[in-house]
Amino acid sequence: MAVAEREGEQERNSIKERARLRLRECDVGDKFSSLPLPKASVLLPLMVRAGKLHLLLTVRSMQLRRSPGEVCFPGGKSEAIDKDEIDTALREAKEEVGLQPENVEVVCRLVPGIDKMNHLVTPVVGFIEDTFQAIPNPGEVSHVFVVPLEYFVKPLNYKTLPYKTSSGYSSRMHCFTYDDDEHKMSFKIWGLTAHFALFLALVIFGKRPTFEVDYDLDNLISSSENNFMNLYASLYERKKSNL
Ligand SMILES: CCCCCCCCCCCCCC(=O)SCCNC(=O)CCNC(=O)[C@H](O)C(C)(C)COP(=O)(O)OP(=O)(O)OC[C@H]1O[C@@H](n2cnc3c(N)ncnc32)[C@H](O)[C@@H]1OP(=O)(O)O
Ligand SMILES: [Mg+2]
Repeated sequence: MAVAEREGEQERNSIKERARLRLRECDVGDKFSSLPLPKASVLLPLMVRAGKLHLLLTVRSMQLRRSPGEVCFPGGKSEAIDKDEIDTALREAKEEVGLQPENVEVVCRLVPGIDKMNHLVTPVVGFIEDTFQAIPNPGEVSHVFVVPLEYFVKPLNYKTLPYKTSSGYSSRMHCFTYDDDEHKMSFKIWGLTAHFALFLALVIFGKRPTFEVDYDLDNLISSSENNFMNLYASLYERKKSNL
């Protein structure tokens, strides 16, 4: 291996090692797995490119019934054959972008979210090779692109909107617009996908973003779990009030 190549490899490894340590502190394991909601998982695929962490995202096919054309992570609903949330994320990533499970180093599961259909959506974080060439399944995915993870704490084009779920939980909706030089395209990342990307960036960088967030940044883990539990509780408050 040439000297420059070896130095590049060492730099990549040290960036990954720092991120791994931070992520392991935030691993929720199976803490939320027994909640009685239908389940889905997404894979948050991290890679090191040009000395920086990047996140791989997809654009959903216009042919899909749900959320066509929206940016999301590879992922989908749990199936009976899946042993856990990690299995679901890896199976879906293989189906949607041709990522082989053996080429993913799974690091952790982060605090889940809840989507419009009241699925419990678990984000699974994993490292993939920077050389990965996605093979989008055209029925489900129209584009695959990567964004520097730092963009989610220091965006150039960002707005926030007040957001209230149908169960009455109030939060803010983050909307990032990313101009991708590689594809000469502009992508809008918002909603649940933006929520997960932002949380991942907060965990890994541990610094204050350039905009307001609904977390206590000095107690990131407990405040993210509290936010989730409040959202989850709102579903039941609503059920009770409908009785
Ligand atoms: C924690 C506290 C705060 C949290 C909230 C803060 C605010 C956040 C704001 C929250 C705002 C919330 C609102 C927003 O975020 S809206 C904002 C923007 N959108 C998003 O963020 C996307 C969020 N959604 C997702 O990530 C996914 O929908 C999830 C992961 C939830 C489900 O996964 P997914 O939907 O990907 O499921 P799937 O992959 O199993 O299946 C998809 C479909 O594909 C069909 N299919 C399968 N194979 C093929 C094939 N070969 N050829 C053709 N079709 C094929 C299959 O039958 C299925 O069809 P159907 O059954 O759907 O019709
Ligand atoms: Mg999917």
